[in-house]
Amino acid sequence: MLAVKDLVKTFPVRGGFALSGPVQTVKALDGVSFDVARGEALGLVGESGCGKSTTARTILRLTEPNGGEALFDGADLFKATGADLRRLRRRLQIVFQDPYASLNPRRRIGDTLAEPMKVHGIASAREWPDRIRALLAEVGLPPEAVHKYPHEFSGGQRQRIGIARALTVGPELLFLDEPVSALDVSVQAQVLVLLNRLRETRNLASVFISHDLGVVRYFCQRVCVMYLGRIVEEGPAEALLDEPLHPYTQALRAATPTPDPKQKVTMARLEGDPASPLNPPSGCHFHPRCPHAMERCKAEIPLLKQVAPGRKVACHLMDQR
Ligand SMILES: Nc1ncnc2c1ncn2[C@@H]1O[C@H](COP(=O)(O)OP(=O)(O)OP(=O)(O)O)[C@@H](O)[C@H]1O
Repeated sequence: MLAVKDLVKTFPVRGGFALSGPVQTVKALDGVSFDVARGEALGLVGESGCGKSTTARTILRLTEPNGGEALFDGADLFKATGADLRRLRRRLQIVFQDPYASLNPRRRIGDTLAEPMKVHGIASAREWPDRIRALLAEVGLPPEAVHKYPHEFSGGQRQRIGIARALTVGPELLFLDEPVSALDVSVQAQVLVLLNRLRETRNLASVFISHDLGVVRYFCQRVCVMYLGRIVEEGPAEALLDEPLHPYTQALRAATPTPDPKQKVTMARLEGDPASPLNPPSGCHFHPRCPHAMERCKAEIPLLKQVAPGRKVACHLMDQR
């Protein structure tokens, strides 16, 4: 349903004292490619700053790409303009990590949920109250919620409102940008159960951005691992997280204290910080931190290649297997 190819996004940044230095370029995305099937949940993982949010924001055209292609059901998201773009935007929505920051504190929930329907011309104003009540029920909130303001809800309830808002326009794919990271563990589980149910009942596809590998393993069928703007490994969630092939994925996974799947699996603290995206290492970006780095890794960018059915890895070590 979504086919992303060679996505490139750069940001001009000004450095130095009082930001008066020369303008440099951050290559936030450096040739990112992946597909998402209808109803599928694809996990996007990697350390802070590797480009996960920028991937979502660029595909949604919240920020303009510098190169690449994103086809949604065959329609080119990057070439669409005007009414075509508006129609496509209805089909892809985003849920943010912090619903409090993305909900207008001075607006009642009913108005917040009516707004997207107004913008996209969905149904008539007379039908909105019924639709809103149905949406609230679908995400597990009482009908009285329409009269309340965001501060009157708990974090988990606010995230349910964020999800309901994304659903108002009947999307087919959701970008879930760390949707449960700000919530307590017990609340996280409830929101994940809700998201899973929506995936089944609405056949909703999603791109699930997360730091928590345990949550990704629970929610996603497939996973892409990103490092400094590139995808370094892709595969079925369980296989990739149980038997990671890329040294970077292995390092992320190394934090797993026991093989118990109920254990919370977070990312290992890797040796050193990721290199600056302003001045990324040559060849394989990961080579300065990689325990297996060879001369070739400094010079040659490894391509993301299929190494087993459904599994792709961008690592020169794969050629030696
Ligand atoms: N508006 C911007 N201007 C300049 N640089 C930006 C901008 N947005 C993102 N970047 C840079 O692009 C890179 C990728 O950032 P992005 O937020 O996509 O990473 P991320 O993997 O989502 O990180 P996190 O997990 O912390 O949200 C980072 O180096 C970031 O500093």
